[in-house]
Amino acid sequence: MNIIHLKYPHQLNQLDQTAAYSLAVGFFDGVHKGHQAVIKTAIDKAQELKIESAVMTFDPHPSIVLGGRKEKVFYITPLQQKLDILNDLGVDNVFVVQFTSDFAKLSPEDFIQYFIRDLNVKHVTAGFDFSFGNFGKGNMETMKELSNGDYGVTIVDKLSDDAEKISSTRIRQYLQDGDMESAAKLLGRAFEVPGIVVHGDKRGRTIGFPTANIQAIEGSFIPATGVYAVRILVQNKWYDGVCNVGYKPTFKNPDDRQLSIEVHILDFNKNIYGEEVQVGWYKRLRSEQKFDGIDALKAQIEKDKEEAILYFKHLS
Ligand SMILES: Cc1cc2nc3c(=O)[nH]c(=O)nc-3n(C[C@H](O)[C@H](O)[C@H](O)COP(=O)(O)O)c2cc1C
Ligand SMILES: Nc1ncnc2c1ncn2[C@@H]1O[C@H](COP(=O)(O)OP(=O)(O)O)[C@@H](O)[C@H]1O
Repeated sequence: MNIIHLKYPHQLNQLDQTAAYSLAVGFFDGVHKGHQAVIKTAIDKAQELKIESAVMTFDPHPSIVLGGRKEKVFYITPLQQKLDILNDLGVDNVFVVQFTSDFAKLSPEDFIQYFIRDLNVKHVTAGFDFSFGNFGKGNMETMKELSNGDYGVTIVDKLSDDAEKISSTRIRQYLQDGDMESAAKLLGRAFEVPGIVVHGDKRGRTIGFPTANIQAIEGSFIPATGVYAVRILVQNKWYDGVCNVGYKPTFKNPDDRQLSIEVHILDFNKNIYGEEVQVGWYKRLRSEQKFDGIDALKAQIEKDKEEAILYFKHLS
């Protein structure tokens, strides 16, 4: 998969000017089932037209530039993870457009000129609610009206489950509530957080439950605090585990607001400090608690472990 970074005003000499594209466009945070339907449509169209498939996405999130947000934005899929998922979906090219205030000010006509026509896009696919150009004035009807027959347009209708529209907002809410099973239904896969294994307080091994402390990559959305059944990808292999997300109130004073993510990996005994891992979240088992002593905590972690083993046994 080719990754092409564009910043307006761009020079297109980095592009293969002979290629034509069937493009899916959107922010696609989460690359959930609704997004996958849009991307799949663009890939099918590319095959039909015998041209290359492409996805156009934006970085950072438009709300940072448009809303002047000071607080951080947390992504369901930070950019690198989004690119990995797009690669797995079989996309040929990704245009990552830097979302700047100059870019945001482009009129719908100019957006189409510089980001559709100049790129030799022959077909545009997006969801029914995609908007573009200054103040989001352009929508998919505008996209059609301004085409002059130079490119085709497919609008993908909203994808719903029994409840309502599949959306990134709903997924964020589920993650905030620790409802990983509902999040996974909308994502079409378990929610995953990439990170690296860092040093902790070295207490885990002394209580019989070593835990890999995970530093999540910058900007990742972290689910509600609590204890979870998880899977962890270490050196290309998935292991089952139990994870605590929280502040370890049994040991730390409540003012220490350093959130930790720690995974005790089942049937595992290796030093993995510094490894890049992925944590896949399956089920929230309970809330984090303050225990009276180490023995009570150990007994509870043993129960958590049994519960996770049972959960994964019934999953596969
Ligand atoms: C499955 C699991 C559940 C845990 N639950 C709690 C909890 O409810 N309360 C708490 O204070 N710490 C909890 N912990 C965190 C332990 O206190 C922590 O793993 C231990 O202090 C080791 O920390 P270290 O890796 O920094 O050495 C849990 C850890 C695991 C693996
Ligand atoms: N089953 C296991 N689960 C998690 N980490 C393990 C396991 N076995 C060995 N380890 C190693 O031990 C480390 C965790 O030990 P721990 O005493 O909790 O130290 P720390 O506080 O630095 O995380 C992990 O980072 C990993 O390198």
